Amino acid sequence: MGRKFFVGGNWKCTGTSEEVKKIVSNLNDAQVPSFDVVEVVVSPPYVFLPVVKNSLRPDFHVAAQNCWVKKGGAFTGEVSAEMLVNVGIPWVILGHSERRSLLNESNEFVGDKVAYALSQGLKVIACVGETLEQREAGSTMEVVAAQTKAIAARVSNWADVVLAYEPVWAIGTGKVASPAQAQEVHSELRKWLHANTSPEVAATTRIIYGGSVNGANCKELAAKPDVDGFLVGGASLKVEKLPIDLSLPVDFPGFSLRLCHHHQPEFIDIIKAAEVKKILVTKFMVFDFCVSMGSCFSARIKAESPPRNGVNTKYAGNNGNEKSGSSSRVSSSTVPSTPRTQGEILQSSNLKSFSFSELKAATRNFRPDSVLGEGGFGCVFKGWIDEHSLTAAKPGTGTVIAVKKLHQESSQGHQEWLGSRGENPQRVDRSSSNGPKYHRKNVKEAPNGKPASYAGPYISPLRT
Ligand SMILES: O=C[C@H](O)COP(=O)(O)O
Repeated sequence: MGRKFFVGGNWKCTGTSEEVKKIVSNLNDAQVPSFDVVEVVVSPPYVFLPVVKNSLRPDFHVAAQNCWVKKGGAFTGEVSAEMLVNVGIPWVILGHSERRSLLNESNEFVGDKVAYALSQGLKVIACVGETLEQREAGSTMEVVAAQTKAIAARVSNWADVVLAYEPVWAIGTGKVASPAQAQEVHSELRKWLHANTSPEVAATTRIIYGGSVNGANCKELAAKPDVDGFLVGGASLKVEKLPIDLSLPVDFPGFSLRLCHHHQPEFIDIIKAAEVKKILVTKFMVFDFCVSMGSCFSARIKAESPPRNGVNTKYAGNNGNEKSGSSSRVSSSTVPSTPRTQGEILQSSNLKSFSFSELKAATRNFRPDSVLGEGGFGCVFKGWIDEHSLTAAKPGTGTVIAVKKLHQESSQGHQEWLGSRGENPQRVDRSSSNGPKYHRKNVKEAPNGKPASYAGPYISPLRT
């Protein structure tokens, strides 16, 4: 099953009951993607938890911002996991950097808390992240791996854990991590989970990003394959965006028309960033079909190789050993990314398989008048699919797609096609006894050579 997008709103230590009421009312009124597309959890301060829980729409849930490390008792000022469960709070945020730094919570203490909260039936948003000094020293992965290791050492079932990568330097500063920076750490964290927990945990655990996320930067971040959502601070508290003043320039005598268009709060835009993943459904696809004329086509997907800028991949494994890797900043030439197996991708991403007949329907039987362009490899046809059902749609409706159809006889064109995308020939699987199989990410966000006017996903059946 794919990873459902997750958006958390951490209200931290702010708010009055009036403000809380207003935020809840906005959330209740908002039109957002359904629960099967995005999971929304807001985290008010303790005192507001019951009121928010009881007044919030049922498809959104609440989280506490902390809980005690063990069973309740004589621990003045603390709130236990049992108490949260008792009053019906399903989630808790643990290990936030503000608690790590201001209250000296160690990795081990956070790990103990996560384990205890899970044992009591809470779901946990577990935060990890490096300081600016640590990033600049090149130890980002070492830091977040050690934090994650302290959790992994105490937790075997990750089903109720969401890992939140929150670089400390990005929290509340307006200095959001670039999408590439976020993707890089998320991808490395996933690899760490793969090596130190299990492939299944790595494929299914949601890794969300936090730190200066707002309505303007959320979509680009959400488009990264290993960014499964957000933990939002400041922007989750904004009640509404400033209205755009659309005052008409002309005032009629005695009558002034003034139109104000109120936008919904930024947090709603961030929740809606989940839609980006739905678009990616059409961008990352698996093909496995044959063309009736006898030419066999098959193509598969390989994981995106993110740029590596600043993450040191030498870090602690769960077995206590250092993982091998460069101690200096790494480049893609020194540490190749690990391609995911098709099975992992199928589990971890939003994927949709298209049959040849579906593509035929979407392009109206590869109609000659829908040709967008032609190269050595063959023609690119324009088509339409419904953005929700992903089935063929009426021309001019839904999402525009481009389907590249390889000429049967065009082996030269096929090589050109590979070359134009800078595909690494090393990644070609030549194990097939019938000749090479090309495993390719066959849907491109911005493929070279695509028609300039075309802005949709790119679909491209390849030949074995
Ligand atoms: O838990 C949320 C994070 O600390 C992010 O806060 P921020 O969105 O205000 O930067």
